[in-house]
Amino acid sequence: MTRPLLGCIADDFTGATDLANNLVRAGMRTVQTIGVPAGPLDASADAVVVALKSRTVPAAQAVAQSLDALRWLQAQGVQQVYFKVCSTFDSTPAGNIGPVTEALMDALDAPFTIATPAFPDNGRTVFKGHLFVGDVLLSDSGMRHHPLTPMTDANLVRVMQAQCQRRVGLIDHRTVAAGQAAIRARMAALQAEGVAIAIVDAVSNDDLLRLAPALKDLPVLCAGSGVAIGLPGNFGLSPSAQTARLPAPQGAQAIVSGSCSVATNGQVADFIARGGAALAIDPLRVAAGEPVAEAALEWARPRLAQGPVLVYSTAAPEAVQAIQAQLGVEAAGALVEGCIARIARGLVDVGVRQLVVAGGETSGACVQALGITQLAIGAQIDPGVPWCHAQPTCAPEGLHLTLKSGNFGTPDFFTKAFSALALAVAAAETV
Ligand SMILES: Nc1ncnc2c1ncn2[C@@H]1O[C@H](COP(=O)(O)OP(=O)(O)O)[C@@H](O)[C@H]1O
Ligand SMILES: O=C(O)[C@@H](O)C(=O)COP(=O)(O)O
Repeated sequence: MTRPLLGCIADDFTGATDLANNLVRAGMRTVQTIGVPAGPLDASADAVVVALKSRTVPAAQAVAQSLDALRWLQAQGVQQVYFKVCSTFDSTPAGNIGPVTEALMDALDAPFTIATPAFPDNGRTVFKGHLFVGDVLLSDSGMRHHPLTPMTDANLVRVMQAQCQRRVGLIDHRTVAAGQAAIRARMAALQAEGVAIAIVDAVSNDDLLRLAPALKDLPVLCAGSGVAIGLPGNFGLSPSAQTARLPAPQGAQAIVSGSCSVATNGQVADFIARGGAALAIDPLRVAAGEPVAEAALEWARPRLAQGPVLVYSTAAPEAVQAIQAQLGVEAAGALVEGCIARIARGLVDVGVRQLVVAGGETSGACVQALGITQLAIGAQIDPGVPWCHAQPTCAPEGLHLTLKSGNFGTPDFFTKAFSALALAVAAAETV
């Protein structure tokens, strides 16, 4: 059994599969665990990603969960730790990116680290410390309306500093463009000035590939999934077609969506416009104690033979705000997550074996309701979104699952995901 070289802690479940996907594509055999496993890793892997649901819990809980994950990763013998955060830096002034990063630095005795959410393949670029989402600043993007972590400041040095005790600085694009030696020199200079955490500019994959070798000796990194594209090389690994093989798909197809992002709203509209079978769930009826999940399952069951069904709470910002005003932000989130998770479980119980889940928090709730403990990572559908495979007790013969980050995927994602799975598995069989 190969021991993992890179140990990753992801603050949500979609983020974990996003990171695992980039590691696999860059050549690392990667296993994703749901939460911290009770025993040692029972698979050979170059990297292991521990998926937590810690992005929006109170900071002290996020720190405790992350340190628990760290202890388990250390017991597996990992050489470097990667704290995976969102490419839109989802957090609040209370955390959790800063507190968790600093707790990991303390635990690993790390005097210095970097933090960068850059993921150019998905339009996340960092320039002069400012995060862009596509062509606009983070603060002008749909993230300003996020139900749980509205992002209203694009200056990441300022955002990170507000969450940290240590001083935060910047490694800017000129330094990154100058390559490994310049980046290492800048890291040393920042440290000499008393800076312990540096936001790093990156506007292209070339920037990330130049950055990676300079990170080789850091005990812990804080990043979106983009930084992962250059890390396998630090361990002498390179891409291989064998790292992303999954079993052939079977069973019925379904999508559940609790993401309210601009991208997901577009994907729901596209699926409906193509004539897909779709059912909206009303959070107020959930709050009133009506049997919303049971009704959704009754609606879905006879339709599953005809093609994928979609059950969604996805709504536009004004509708989400109206629900939150009545129920409270956290209560609304938890109620809707719980309802969608029951629906996901019910769908699998009646034969769904290819399941798309949209939304990070939503994915966390669904994966927990399905009793999934470990995921194998397969081919990418869109940047940051791979198909995965699990064998939970409720589907012992296997379940294909994709956890779509709210912000990721093309408008036709809910349709093309299923054809992409069939194609990827067929292509892998011919390799
Ligand atoms: N119609 C709605 N009204 C209020 N909250 C909602 C609604 N639909 C979903 N939510 C909540 O919004 C949050 C969306 O977060 P998440 O699932 O992480 O999506 P994303 O990946 O887009 O961030 C969840 O807590 C979910 O339960
Ligand atoms: O880095 C990213 O953007 C994603 O991997 C991610 O973390 C997804 O989070 P959600 O948008 O909450 O799904």
